[in-house]
This record gives sequence, structure tokens and C-alpha cells, in this order.
Amino acid sequence: MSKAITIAQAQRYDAHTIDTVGIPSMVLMERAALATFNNLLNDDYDLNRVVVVAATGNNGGDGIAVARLLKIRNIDVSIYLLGNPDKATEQTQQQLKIARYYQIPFTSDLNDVINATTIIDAIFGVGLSRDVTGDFAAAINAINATDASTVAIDVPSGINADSGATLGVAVVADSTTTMAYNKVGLLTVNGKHHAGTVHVADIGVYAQDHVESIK
Ligand SMILES: NC(=O)C1=CN([C@@H]2O[C@H](COP(=O)(O)OP(=O)(O)OC[C@H]3O[C@@H](n4cnc5c(N)ncnc54)[C@H](O)[C@@H]3O)[C@@H](O)[C@H]2O)[C@@H](O)CC1
Ligand SMILES: [K+]
Repeated sequence: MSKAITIAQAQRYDAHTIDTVGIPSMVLMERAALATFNNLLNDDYDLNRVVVVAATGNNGGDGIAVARLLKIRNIDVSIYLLGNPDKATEQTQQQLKIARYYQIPFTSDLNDVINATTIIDAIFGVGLSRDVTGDFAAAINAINATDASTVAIDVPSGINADSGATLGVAVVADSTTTMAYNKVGLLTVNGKHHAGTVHVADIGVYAQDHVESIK
């Protein structure tokens, strides 16, 4: 079985890659988005109407970058944004700026989420730190109530990536593209149920210095 890591490990490996190795955070975010996008195409989802449901952490930034990759291929995509964009992480603010450049529509109507053919779940990843309530919970309940396919980025939102427990309410995804390594919580019964098919994406973040042999 491939390696699975904890939240603390994911955060440590990310920080090491950015601060010590020197790969910019935006590069990792772009690789995360590309991996998610490629899995989305390979898994053959109905991309007639895609809605990216994003919050303002870096998980949201990954999703907003996926929206742009879809938009430049002329796919009908919109973004349902949760939280205050002024408080978004630096990378996510940059992704929002890029999304505005490409004139990706933003919606605040949950009916657009309900009527999507495929939903990208970019609300919370390994940064989830408490029970999901309010507008965040309403969005997750809407996602789970639709017939749309649902693709989660890194972790199904609402799942604690260490324990696999549902913190209030959590997305039930058809597939999850998780970054660098699988997460220990996604190997639990509840985690597996919420994650669906798990794709592990190589985004350039490793547990230790990494050079592959091509022999
Ligand atoms: N750090 C990095 O360089 C990378 C991060 N990546 C992505 O970024 C994610 C981690 O990003 P973040 O650390 O910004 O965390 P998240 O985007 O997972 O979420 C953290 C944000 O949500 C808020 N929050 C937590 N629980 C909440 C709740 N119950 N209700 C409302 N708000 C809540 C926090 O206050 C914080 O603002 C990963 O899962 C992955 O998807 C990838 O882009 C790859 C590289
Ligand atoms: K997510």
C-alpha cells in the first residue's frame, strides 16, 4: 500500500518544499490544479456545467485554478465562493485575480450548484480545524443532495484528514485527487466512503529529498 501521511506531515512537507527547497507555493498550487484537472478529464465526468465550490484557503485556490483550466478549454464553469475574499490566502487572492481576468462567472446562488453536472469540492483540505457550520454546511448539504458527480481536491471537505471523522457535515465525493501522498484519514471506513476513488498526485512535494531512477 502506498504511504499515507498526517495533516502535520502534509504541512511540514509543504513548508519544506516551499521554504527550504525553494519551489514557490503558486507552482505547487498550479501542479495540484493540473493534476485534478487531468483526473477530471480521464475519469470522464460530464463537464456540461461545472461549478467549483471554493473557500478562501489554499484548497480554494487549487479549485479556482481548476476553474481557469476548464474555462480556457471553453467548458461552462462558474465559481461558488464561500467566505470573505479579502481574507483569502495570498495564493488564493492571486487565483481570484486570474479568474477575474478570464471572466469566470461567480455565483452566489446554490441552485447553480444543485444544477451542475460536475462539482469540484475546494472548500477545505488539510486546514479544516473545526466543525463545519452555516453557509459552509449549507453548501456541503447541497453538494450531497445533487445527482452531480463530485470531485474533491486533497480531502473531501468536512473530513478530518487524520481521523477520517466527519466534522459536522462532509462532502461525499466520487473521487478525490489528494496531493503528494494519501492521507491517513482517507484510509478509514468513513474517510473511504467520503473520498470515493483516490488519486494521489505528484506535485513536487516529498517526504525527503527525492530523485527517481530512470534505469
Ligand atoms: N501549502 C501549500 O503550499 C499547498 C497547499 N495546497 C492546498 O492547500 C490546502 C491547505 O490549505 P490551507 O492550509 O490554506 O487550508 P484549507 O484551505 O484546507 O482551509 C483553511 C481555511 O479554512 C478555515 N477553516 C477551517 N475550518 C473551518 C470551518 N469548520 N469553518 C470555516 N472555516 C474553516 C481556516 O480558518 C482557514 O482559513 C491543501 O489541502 C491543498 O489542497 C496545495 O495547493 C499544494 C500546496
Ligand atoms: K476539498
